[in-house]
Amino acid sequence: MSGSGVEADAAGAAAGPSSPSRPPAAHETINPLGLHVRQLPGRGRGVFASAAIPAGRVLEEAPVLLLTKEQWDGGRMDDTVLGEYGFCWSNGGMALGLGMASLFNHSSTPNVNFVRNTAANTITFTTSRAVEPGDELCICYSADETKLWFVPSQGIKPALSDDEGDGLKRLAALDVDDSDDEARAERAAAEAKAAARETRRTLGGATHSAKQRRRERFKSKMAASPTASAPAPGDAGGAGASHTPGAANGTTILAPQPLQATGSALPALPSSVTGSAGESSSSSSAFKTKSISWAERQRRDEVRADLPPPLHSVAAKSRHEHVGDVRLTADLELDVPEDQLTTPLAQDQWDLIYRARGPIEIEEEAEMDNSATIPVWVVDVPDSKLTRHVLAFTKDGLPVEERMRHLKRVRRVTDDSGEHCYVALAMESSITPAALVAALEAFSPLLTGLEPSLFNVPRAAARTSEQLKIRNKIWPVLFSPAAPRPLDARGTTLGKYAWIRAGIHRVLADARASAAAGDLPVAVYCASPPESIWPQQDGFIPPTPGLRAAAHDTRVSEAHPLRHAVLNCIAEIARLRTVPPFSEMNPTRNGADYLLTSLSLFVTHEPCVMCSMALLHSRVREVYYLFPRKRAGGFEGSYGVHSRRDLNHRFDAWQYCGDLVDTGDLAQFDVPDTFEI
Ligand SMILES: C[S@@+](CC[C@H](N)C(=O)[O-])C[C@H]1O[C@@H](n2cnc3c(N)ncnc32)[C@H](O)[C@@H]1O
Repeated sequence: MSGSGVEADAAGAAAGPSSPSRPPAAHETINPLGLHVRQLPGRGRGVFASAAIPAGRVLEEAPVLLLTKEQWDGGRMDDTVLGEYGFCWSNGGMALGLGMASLFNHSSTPNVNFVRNTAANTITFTTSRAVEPGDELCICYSADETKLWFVPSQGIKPALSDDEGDGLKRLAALDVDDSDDEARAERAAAEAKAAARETRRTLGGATHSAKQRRRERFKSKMAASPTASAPAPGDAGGAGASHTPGAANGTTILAPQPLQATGSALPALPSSVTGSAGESSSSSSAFKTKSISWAERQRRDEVRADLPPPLHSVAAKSRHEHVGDVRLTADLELDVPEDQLTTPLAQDQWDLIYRARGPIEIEEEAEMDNSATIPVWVVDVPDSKLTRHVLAFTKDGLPVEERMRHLKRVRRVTDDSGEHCYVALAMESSITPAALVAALEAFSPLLTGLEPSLFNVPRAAARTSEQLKIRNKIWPVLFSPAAPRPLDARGTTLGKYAWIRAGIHRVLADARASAAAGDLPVAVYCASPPESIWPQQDGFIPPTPGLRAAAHDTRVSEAHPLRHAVLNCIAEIARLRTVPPFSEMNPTRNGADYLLTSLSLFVTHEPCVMCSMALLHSRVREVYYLFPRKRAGGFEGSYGVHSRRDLNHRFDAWQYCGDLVDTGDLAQFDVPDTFEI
């Protein structure tokens, strides 16, 4: 049978590019349904119909050769040509299809379905629609073509002759030219072989095995990459990060490149020379992230089926079209009895979550210390009638001093020598005493002769009445009471904690699936908290009921440096808000209808600064994460994006410190520090 295939190859090659798919000679028909193997440029061999075939016809019940996962991985099959032919099988094993099974090419609009029968160890191929004579029979390797390891080419249907529709008659007629075809085929094959030899010679490697050729291509591609030899740490998210080593799963990430660049390092080899192995020259596709086999891709696709579709995948797009039929990710399940949902968490459980503090809070903590003071220039105003002139000077004669906003300007003290009126003018660091004296004189001759002196005043306003008493004794300050914001879970109910715990377990499960599908183990879940645990305090904006989305990091599978899990999730929420029922819900309040308004977000790893900013911009309500990212995290790292005074939204970010059940070794979620999450 392989003889038929080879013979057909040569004939196909002879036809040349102008006639890429010469209709087959009758003797090429190798099974009762008139299927035959032909060769197309850029696709290798493919299976073609010689006659019309109705939909639902079983084309082949192909037996398979099974290899266990250990045999496949241990034998490094992915590094061989077999890597392009394996079918994913049960228990992580792989199957090599016999007969035509391995020769069906890929199409995103396949005309053949295949079903694996793991009991009988066969694969059944069935036409999914009616097929005409001369049509190529294709299966779909993956709905998301960005996950293919080659750039799919368009199938070409050969021009049909007058007796179109009568495949056998046409084949009989064409058979007349067959000997010419074969002669041409031999010549073309010889020329092509010579071209291939020359190509390999100029590349400096007279290698003959498909495996070696593939490695050479990969090496030369990496050598051509500007960042290949010196990857910039932490650059994975950058546009120039075309190669970042050390991904958790060892996958090399390539930034997307234009299609035209595909294989440009090598002159194109005629397909008749490269044969099926040579066809893997398409595996130098800019979109290929690693020499991952078809089989491995299939395995990952199967895992991925449980994950939310990548943002730009075909699945995501098709979901987008079914606007009236929006599919939501599963809700979280709480393992707390209904009547205990509002029970406060016991004190010995307060440390189950821990609030990430940004620079503001760290500063506020310092402000709690009553002995914290700052030095300011003050003047002792000898005549009370002058006080209003000095105050006018502080208002109009000096720049605004942000760091003194918490101070009252005047301090009156009565002591043995009578009443003194001190006025605070400026921070010590802002102006020299000589300049201050000159400015006072210039402002008004009445202020000539006032002598500034340094005074240590409280550093911040009073938050409590006790603080106010103590600080006022030093210098009068403003009173700006603030509800103490706990650093731990005090005030949290059993229901809310159960929800947080379920959210963290959910993202861990999704992250595991993401890793198994070849992506980074990073996942996000975003939802409105259940009504039973809505906070009671004023100012709470009721969530959009039922709105929820999940996403995982897809920068590997989508070969896109910006497909971080958080960004993917924000995009999915944005999409959901545009489709019913969410598009028909009222804006939340006061027009505050930002994307994540009132929503909580769970994420496995502390997000990077970019994602933290995106969350801030989206007005997320709160974020829970498990793994802090001290170096590059947007919260606990030095940025404190979630709680800055200079940004226009603040949200709480909590690290989950509670128990983990059935999550396995946490090392599986390790992501090297060089990655921004
Ligand atoms: C299972 S094999 C299919 C048979 C293969 N064409 C052959 O000659 O042996 C998978 C390989 O076929 C090629 N292939 C399949 N579908 C293709 C398509 N639509 N466009 C280009 N190449 C394709 C790729 O090189 C891929 O690695």
